[in-house]
Amino acid sequence: MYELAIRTRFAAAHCLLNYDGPCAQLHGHTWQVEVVFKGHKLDQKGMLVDFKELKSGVKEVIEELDHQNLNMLEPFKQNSGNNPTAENLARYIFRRLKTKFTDSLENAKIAVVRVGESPEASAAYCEEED
Ligand SMILES: Nc1nc2c(c(=O)[nH]1)N=C([C@H](O)[C@H](O)COP(=O)(O)OP(=O)(O)OP(=O)(O)O)CN2
Ligand SMILES: [Zn+2]
Repeated sequence: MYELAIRTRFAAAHCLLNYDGPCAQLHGHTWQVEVVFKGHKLDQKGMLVDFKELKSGVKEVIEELDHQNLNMLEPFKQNSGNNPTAENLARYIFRRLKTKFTDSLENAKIAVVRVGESPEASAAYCEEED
């Protein structure tokens, strides 16, 4: 089994609803994102998938979050029931990327997305194997 990881970051503001503490106020993070892909079979170039292809797909999704107030975005609006926590962001990014890469990746699939608010605190999302 091979594993590839793409790491990136974005800047965005958020506040946590139903939260007792300073994070209930609007504040910002440089969110750190790691996307892990897994697969068994290398192509003729000796690659699972070209990093270039993975980076470009990840970039498209992350750009939509960059320099936004996450609470104003559809998936995290107040009536969505999804606070923009690291956990919910990890799940959102995972599902967007799973859809995006479904048809284009032959030998690999998305395995886990990890989102950190800082180097010390992060959350990861993955799904049961099919
Ligand atoms: N499980 C989670 N817990 C918390 C999340 C989260 O997404 N998932 N988010 C927050 C807040 O966003 C907050 O901004 C982060 O708080 P904290 O870890 O306390 O970070 P600080 O930099 O403010 O804290 P220090 O005390 O200086 O380390 C809270 N919890
Ligand atoms: Zn925060």
